[in-house]
Amino acid sequence: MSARTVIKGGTIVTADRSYDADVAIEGGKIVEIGQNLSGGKVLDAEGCYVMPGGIDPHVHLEMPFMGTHSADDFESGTRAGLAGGTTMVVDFCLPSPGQSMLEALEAWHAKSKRACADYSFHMAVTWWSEQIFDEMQMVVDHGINSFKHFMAYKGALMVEDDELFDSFRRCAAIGALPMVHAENGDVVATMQQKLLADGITGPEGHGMSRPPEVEGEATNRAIMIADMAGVPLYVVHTSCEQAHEAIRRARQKGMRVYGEPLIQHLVLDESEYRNPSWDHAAQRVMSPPFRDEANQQSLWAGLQAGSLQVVATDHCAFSIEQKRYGIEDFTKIPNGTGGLEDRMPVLWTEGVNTGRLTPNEFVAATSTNIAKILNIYPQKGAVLEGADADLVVWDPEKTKVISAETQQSVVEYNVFEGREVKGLPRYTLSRGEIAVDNGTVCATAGHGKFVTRAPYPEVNKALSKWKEVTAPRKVVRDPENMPACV
Ligand SMILES: NC(=O)NCCC(=O)O
Ligand SMILES: [Zn+2]
Ligand SMILES: [Zn+2]
Repeated sequence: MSARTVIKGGTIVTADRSYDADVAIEGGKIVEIGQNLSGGKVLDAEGCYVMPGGIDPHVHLEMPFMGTHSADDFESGTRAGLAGGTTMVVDFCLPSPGQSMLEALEAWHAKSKRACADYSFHMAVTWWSEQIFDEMQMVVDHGINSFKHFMAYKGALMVEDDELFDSFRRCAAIGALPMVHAENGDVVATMQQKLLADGITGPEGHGMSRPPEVEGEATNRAIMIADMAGVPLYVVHTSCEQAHEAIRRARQKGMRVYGEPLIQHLVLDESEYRNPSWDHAAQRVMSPPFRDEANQQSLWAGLQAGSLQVVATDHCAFSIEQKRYGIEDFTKIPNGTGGLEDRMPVLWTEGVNTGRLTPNEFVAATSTNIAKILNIYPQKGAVLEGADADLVVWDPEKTKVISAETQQSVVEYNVFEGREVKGLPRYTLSRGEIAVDNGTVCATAGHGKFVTRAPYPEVNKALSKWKEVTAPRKVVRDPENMPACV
């Protein structure tokens, strides 16, 4: 029989409510929630909140991209996540053009073997053919129920509208969730060339080439295409009011659209690209770029109002040397920033400690909503008997100053460098195993397991039913009411 652990004296905080109770864990699962539980190893949660571990639905570990690979692998990436209270990540499996999805999936399984925390994959649709159409069902049979589409990165990962529509309809048929990176890749490519021709070669050109309009337009287009395909839609890294407005409007009309702001876009702004240091600015190059304060306010309001549902990182870290590939041309700076270790502490500090979010809303945005959308609730994202014991014992009084010197990520800098956070894990548990103990990371490489995700979440079922009920139907007329044929 596996060892028992009891988390004692804390306040359980879920997406629904907060209450005082102990939590007992056996065999990696929560087995009991109640008062005065005893037996086994005791973890003191006095003064702490006991919450579902964070789920980051958007990371790129060892991602092949822009002529290199993102620097954090599944071991350092998941270790970083655990240090900040995140107990599960979802990475993107990216077939190269012409490559089979199943072959790419094998490669992703091979490189995720040393993960310290549980993980899953979204599959990317990077090219289109009958083979991909057929393989999508097989991918679902392998436990992946979401398919990502890049509307940007022209000439590399980008797919065209007809491919988007075909793929979205396929998602509808197989009970899967399409996701989009929504930026108009054609417009971005043209703007990049114009800026370079005008002599703007530094990282400031990155933001200028991807204004909110390119994101708003693509978000709106993807939403309309998804509606025509009769499928829900998940919009990754929603960074601006234009995109948020499209999501908000669609939801108000009853469409099933989800929006995912990143912690970076919530707290960092476009002034970073005007920093006199080329390295500083280049290290913050990601797509979409950081925006202005009005756009940040829109994202916070979306989380408060429920028009945006989850907070992710898009963790895709590159070393200083890798960022310098673009020293003469901003379009060659590898796009991406880190954030896995910082998402929960920064969101707590800037969200809960400022009164923008309640602790329960924090749990919803960092864990429970994600688990529900990805169809893994209540195995993940819950403090309930029978759920996986992916838990964080959160000390709201614990502080630190974020620094690259002490982080788990392998890169030499941190976009949140120098920021003081208040609210950190006292313990992080991954299926019952203590991965963080009073600030010390003691996670085990290889402990993480692949989490399968079944198709046909309730939202897909409801949408298919509605499409069926409202499908165009022939009017059957009595021949007596028909004029004679001429
Ligand atoms: N976001 C970013 O700049 N890099 C990672 C790839 C992507 O998500 O677009
Ligand atoms: Zn993206
Ligand atoms: Zn991404």
